[in-house]
Amino acid sequence: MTLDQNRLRIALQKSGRLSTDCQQLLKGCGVKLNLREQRLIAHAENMPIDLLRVRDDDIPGLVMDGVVDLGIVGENVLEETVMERQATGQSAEYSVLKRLDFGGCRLSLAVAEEFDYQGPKSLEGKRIATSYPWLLKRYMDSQGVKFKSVMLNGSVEVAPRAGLADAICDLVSTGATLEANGLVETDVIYRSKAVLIQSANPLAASKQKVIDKLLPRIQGLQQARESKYIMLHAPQDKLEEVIALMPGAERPTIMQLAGETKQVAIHVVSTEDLFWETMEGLKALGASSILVLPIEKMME
Ligand SMILES: Nc1ncnc2c1ncn2[C@@H]1O[C@H](COP(=O)(O)OP(=O)(O)OP(=O)(O)O)[C@@H](O)[C@H]1O
Ligand SMILES: O=P(O)(O)OC[C@H]1O[C@H](OP(=O)(O)OP(=O)(O)O)[C@H](O)[C@@H]1O
Ligand SMILES: [Mg+2]
Repeated sequence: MTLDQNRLRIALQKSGRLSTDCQQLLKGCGVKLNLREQRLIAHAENMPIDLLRVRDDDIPGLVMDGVVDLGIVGENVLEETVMERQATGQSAEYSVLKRLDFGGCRLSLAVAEEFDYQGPKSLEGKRIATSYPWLLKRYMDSQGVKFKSVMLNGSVEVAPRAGLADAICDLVSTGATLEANGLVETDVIYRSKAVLIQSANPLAASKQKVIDKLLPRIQGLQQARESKYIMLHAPQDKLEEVIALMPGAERPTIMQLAGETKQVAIHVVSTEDLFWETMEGLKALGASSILVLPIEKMME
């Protein structure tokens, strides 16, 4: 199976932290995929889209070299690639189409629990293990600290205990991996999310049409994930107080309840979640039958 030049080509991580979210995103956009484990190129069944399933490290380069039209990758990998390519005289052009709401993590320095850390200066002349030598160098340069970079492509957290390095610079999300390896996070040097990027090459009108369909759908999915549909019954004479308690809500719909004059039904789309505390507050005002529902898709 080869890549068809007339179809929009998108590079995604084959397997790893971003792959499930990427597949869910495309599915949510109505792209029908037939992904078999071993297939590295997949054709969408109902839209002119081809997917290239690769290592995440290769995605920025594939976009910048124009091999694919779009790619989804972590900003950490993107920024690292830009710095590396600029330093080695390769083109590093692309545009960000959309910052996505998954793949959130930070690139941090960490040292062993017993290390007497007094700020970045404590790392002067020390060995730091990382998969992100350019991002690390930029930070250490900004701090005026010289260090030795030890390149590791994975399992970076093992380096201090293995005697390979004095500190590490790696991705952190919950911090569980650091804790499990007796490490303490000291400096956050970069915050990242997944982004949808586009090649700087001119795009055929037919491919642009597909992008123009996908972008509002992605926006609609993200907005829906951040929103809730709230329904409740409330006393007619406490309406304004009840409405004031609801978070980030538009003006609600008020409906009559059959055979009931003192209570009304309120329906509202809220741009935030409704926390237990707020629900308790609503209940204290006399509200009942409070339902909070997820929203699948939205279009304004
Ligand atoms: N713990 C985490 N929580 C959330 N997002 C993360 C986490 N770790 C990494 N990421 C994001 O997901 C991206 C991919 O992470 P992953 O660990 O799957 O990469 P990898 O092991 O380099 O995969 P590959 O085999 O594709 O090279 C990272 O570059 C980062 O943007
Ligand atoms: O702070 P935490 O929630 O523990 O997450 C951080 C870990 O997640 C990533 O690795 P991943 O588990 O994706 O494995 P990898 O080393 O194979 O990429 C990252 O490289 C850290 O090791
Ligand atoms: Mg990788």
